[in-house]
Amino acid sequence: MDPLIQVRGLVKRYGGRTVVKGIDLDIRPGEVVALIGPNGAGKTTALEMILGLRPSDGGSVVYWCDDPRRHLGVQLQSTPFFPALTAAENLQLVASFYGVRLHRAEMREILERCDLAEVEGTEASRLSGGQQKRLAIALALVHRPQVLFLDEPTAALDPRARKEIRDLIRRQSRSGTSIVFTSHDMEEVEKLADRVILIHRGEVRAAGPPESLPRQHGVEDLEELYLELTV
Ligand SMILES: Nc1ncnc2c1ncn2[C@@H]1O[C@H](COP(=O)(O)OP(=O)(O)OP(=O)(O)O)[C@@H](O)[C@H]1O
Repeated sequence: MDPLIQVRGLVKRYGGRTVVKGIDLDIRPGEVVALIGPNGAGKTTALEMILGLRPSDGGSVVYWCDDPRRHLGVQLQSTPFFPALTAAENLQLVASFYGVRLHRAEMREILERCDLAEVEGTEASRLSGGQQKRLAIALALVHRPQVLFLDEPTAALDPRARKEIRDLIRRQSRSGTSIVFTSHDMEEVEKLADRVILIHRGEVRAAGPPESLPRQHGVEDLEELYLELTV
């Protein structure tokens, strides 16, 4: 199957320092891809260049369609919502930014998929950390994107909240959306990802399915692989 997004030779420099050093990667229809690597490896920078949110200093990103922004959903690490508006109002407002009219039934469906139906009338600032993350993901879904980017969607959440986000990612993936996420939790990556891309010091050091990638490198599991390749 042809990739939806083809990244070739992506480069980013800050001052004299090259932080992304010629990354190649493909995002294929329906797959869940995990970007892993140490703090400062260049994951967020690479994601933001792929999304057109940061200019690159080299390389190319080719999308499957002419107007990718209409088909990409994005949850970055910062909080994207309006704290004084309710969950439902946030959804309506963000939908209007995309020029989408969100009918009541569609809104209920997104809220239910994100396990937020019970708090639709609650102000965003009063939601729990896990609910806020799910709202951030819900906001990334209002225009029914074909590819969803999630930057550390489960960071700083308790085990139940993390599980709820993982379930949401699985549900979304089953509905056919390609998902790219970053995570520092190797167990989570093993559970969720069809393919893992390990980035270290701005370069792809390993890429493949989490079941077979460790064996290819002669180690037991993803955590060992990570420790071995990020020295
Ligand atoms: N605006 C900027 N100006 C200068 N350097 C930057 C800027 N943004 C990022 N960097 C540097 O680029 C490198 C890659 O950062 P990036 O945020 O992409 O890493 P990351 O892999 O996403 O890390 P983390 O897992 O901690 O989120 C880091 O060394 C960071 O300090």
